[in-house]
Amino acid sequence: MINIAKIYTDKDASLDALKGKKIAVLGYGNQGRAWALNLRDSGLDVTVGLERQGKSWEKATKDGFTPVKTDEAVRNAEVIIFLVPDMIQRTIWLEKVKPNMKKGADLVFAHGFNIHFRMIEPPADSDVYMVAPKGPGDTVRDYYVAGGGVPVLVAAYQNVSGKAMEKALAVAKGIGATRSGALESSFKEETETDLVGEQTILVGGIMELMRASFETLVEMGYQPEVAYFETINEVKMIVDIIHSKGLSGMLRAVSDTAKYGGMTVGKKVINEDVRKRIREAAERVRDGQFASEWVEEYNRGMPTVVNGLKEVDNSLEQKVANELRDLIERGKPKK
Ligand SMILES: NC(=O)C1=CN([C@@H]2O[C@H](COP(=O)(O)OP(=O)(O)OC[C@H]3O[C@@H](n4cnc5c(N)ncnc54)[C@H](O)[C@@H]3O)[C@@H](O)[C@H]2O)C=CC1
Ligand SMILES: CC(=O)[C@](C)(O)C(=O)O
Ligand SMILES: [Mg+2]
Ligand SMILES: [Mg+2]
Repeated sequence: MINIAKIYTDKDASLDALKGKKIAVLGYGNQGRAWALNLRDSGLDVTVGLERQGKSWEKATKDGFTPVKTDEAVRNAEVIIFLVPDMIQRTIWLEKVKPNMKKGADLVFAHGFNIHFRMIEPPADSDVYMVAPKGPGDTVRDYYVAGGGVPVLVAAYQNVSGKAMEKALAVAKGIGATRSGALESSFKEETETDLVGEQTILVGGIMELMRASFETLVEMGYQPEVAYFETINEVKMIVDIIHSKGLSGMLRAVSDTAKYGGMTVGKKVINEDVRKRIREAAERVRDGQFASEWVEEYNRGMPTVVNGLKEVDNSLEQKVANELRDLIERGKPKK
């Protein structure tokens, strides 16, 4: 056993810290929808706050909420949960939340970006805590409905009441996370590791490694569908085994040929140079360079994100994904 992180489960958490309190969930997107539904199903009093009528408003209404404007949602709330995009949070905080919130209401985050990089300066009399899911919003909802939960990191940044961690654990329980585990962390550790993770592996690394392998096979004249099954579709199956049994379990589930090839060639592809660049990316996150760059990109209308999405939408790998979707869905286990 390593036993470094403090891990809380259902028996360590109680919903009592939040029972009867008015909770405003700001945003109804990836995480917002999942949290609002899970917290409501856990018996808590949730109001969805949104900036305007639109897609999120419709979705929330369809799910049985009566959304209200952000300023109205925070006016009565004792707990305010920020689930709008990170780059919007500062403006919403300054224009809608700060001027209208109850004195001393809790400020809750699913990611530490705005607090850690000082884009939001919380009032001194509020508890400020975080419950950061280590998984996508849809998974947070799906696991909860199926009786499980996605693990989270919990942290307190300001603990005026002395009960910030108790309340963070109540939120974690309410979204189902303590059925799995809530790991105690800090805003700094969560923010930095989350950014490094999504850049180097979860989003950037996995996508570029898939594309590099796929495109190489296609360039060499192999059929795109065959390349897709091998370099993109099968990743889920391998990752599922890693997910339940770790890397050792995965190695034992593949052939000796794959073990040998994987162990020798893997280290040549992901070599010291790649590790050096992962380290560089992590240093840029830690010293705030990435955050400044992202704020600037956002303020220019996110041209890199907009164009990048278009490029992927039109890529051969996405066209093959669209072509094979029915086949892939047909083959999935039926419950
Ligand atoms: N996407 C995910 O699965 C994860 C997200 N987080 C964190 O959760 C928080 C929310 O992220 P997501 O759920 O991805 O957000 P999202 O992008 O899905 O949020 C969309 C919601 O924000 C509202 N919104 C979008 N633009 C707006 C604007 N200009 N003004 C007002 N409202 C606007 C939309 O109407 C919608 O309700 C962030 O702090 C993020 O880092 C944490 C873990 C995983
Ligand atoms: C899904 C998640 O946890 C990410 C990748 O960190 C995010 O969406 O920001
Ligand atoms: Mg994350
Ligand atoms: Mg993230």
